[in-house]
Amino acid sequence: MAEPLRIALAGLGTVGAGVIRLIETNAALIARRAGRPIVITTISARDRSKKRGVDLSPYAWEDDMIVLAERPDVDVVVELVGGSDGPALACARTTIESGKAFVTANKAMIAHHGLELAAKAEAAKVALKFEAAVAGGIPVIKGLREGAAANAFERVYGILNGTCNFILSTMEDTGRDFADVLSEAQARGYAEADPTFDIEGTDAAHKLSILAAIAFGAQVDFASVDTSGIARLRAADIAQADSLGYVIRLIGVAEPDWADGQCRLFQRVQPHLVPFDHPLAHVDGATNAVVAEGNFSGRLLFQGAGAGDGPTASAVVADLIDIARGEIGAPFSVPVTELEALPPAPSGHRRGRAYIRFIVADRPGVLAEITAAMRDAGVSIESLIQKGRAGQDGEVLVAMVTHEGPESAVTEALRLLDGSPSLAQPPLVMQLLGN
Ligand SMILES: NC(=O)C1=CN([C@@H]2O[C@H](COP(=O)(O)OP(=O)(O)OC[C@H]3O[C@@H](n4cnc5c(N)ncnc54)[C@H](O)[C@@H]3O)[C@@H](O)[C@H]2O)C=CC1
Ligand SMILES: N[C@@H](CC=O)C(=O)O
Ligand code: NA
Repeated sequence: MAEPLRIALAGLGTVGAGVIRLIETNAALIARRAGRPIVITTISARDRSKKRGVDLSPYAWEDDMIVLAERPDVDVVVELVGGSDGPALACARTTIESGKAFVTANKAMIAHHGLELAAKAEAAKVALKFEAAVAGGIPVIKGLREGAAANAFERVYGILNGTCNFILSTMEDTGRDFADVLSEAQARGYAEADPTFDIEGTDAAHKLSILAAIAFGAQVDFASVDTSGIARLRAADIAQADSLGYVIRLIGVAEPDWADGQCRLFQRVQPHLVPFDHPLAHVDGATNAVVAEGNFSGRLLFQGAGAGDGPTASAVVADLIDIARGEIGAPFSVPVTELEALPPAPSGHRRGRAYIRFIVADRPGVLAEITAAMRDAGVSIESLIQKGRAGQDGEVLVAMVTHEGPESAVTEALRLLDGSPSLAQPPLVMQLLGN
């Protein structure tokens, strides 16, 4: 059998420990499939003495992950530290500049610096791989780059954050409160080191921008993802959605927009109302699901565990197997110089149905004020619910679902209501996911 592929591992947290376990457990089958053994030689983390549930004694230790990246007895560096900049980025640059392959699960870094790193990797003719960075264990990057590579994609969308999906589906099933379920997601190893990245939608936006680049041959444009998270959702929204026949899921959507004869890229992460009969409505827990609509394949659905040690390790090691087989390829499917710089598409001329929730003062005339703004802006209301008190200072929750119409009309209605003393807080808008 050929020479082993020698791995250095930086970061020994949830995913790093998972990678060690996987490589140890499946060593023989990995060697058969890769054509040569994949062996970890060197490791690095912040705290050498921390208990991680894996035996670290077989591996050489480096305190500094830059020194790790420069070691001559290493073929591939696997970065599982996290953070868009700082040591992870320095490690990536050093690894590639040293002529070694680089594998990472770090979507924040790829969303911010993926183009620079890919350009460096292409120039150095080394592999840069990040399957674990998007939708954890689901081979969605491979799916788009390889299995569905013959298609022009019309849209990609899906559930890209396991923590949010775990929170939403658990709240829906058990009625437990947000903070309690978030703590459980953290304890299970799903959440980012800073969980605001999860609940504010940033993590899903990182992943969406990477996915969009691969699907549409565009430069990664994280800054243009219109992002909102789940922090403002209340249990009452979940109950209202349920009574209307929907569940709430944080969905990322990316599609080319040809509105004015020019191609722009629309990218949005937002909680959506998903009808009970849509496949994404049945995606629970930390599961992720990505729908890719190819012009010849039709609708493809990739579903599986989006977070956690085992599934994420599975994606990391799949990248290592590719490298052991000698596959380099362009990290974003086409060379960086050929990725298009697509301008961001505004949401204004999009059409759809929306759920709009107001928390209003409990006094006469408020409902009339809201419906007048809707009328004046041309928003047609399909259903309106004012159900009980929100439980805080005499405030009431008013929720409505609109008929299909331009999103710009909803924006205009909310502008008309902006600053109204009747509104106890800014309205919450969620799109309804079409079939
Ligand atoms: N946890 C999950 O389910 C998933 C995580 N990811 C990504 O994988 C990466 C790692 O995530 P987790 O394992 O969850 O994080 P973690 O917080 O459990 O582990 C991070 C590790 O990095 C080490 N570290 C931190 N600073 C360091 C430094 N300067 N030098 C060397 N080591 C350092 C820590 O000691 C720790 O061992 C992140 O980029 C995350 O976004 C991706 C997909 C799923
Ligand atoms: N924090 C992320 C981990 C995987 O990418 C998530 O919850 O999805
Ligand atoms: Na993946």
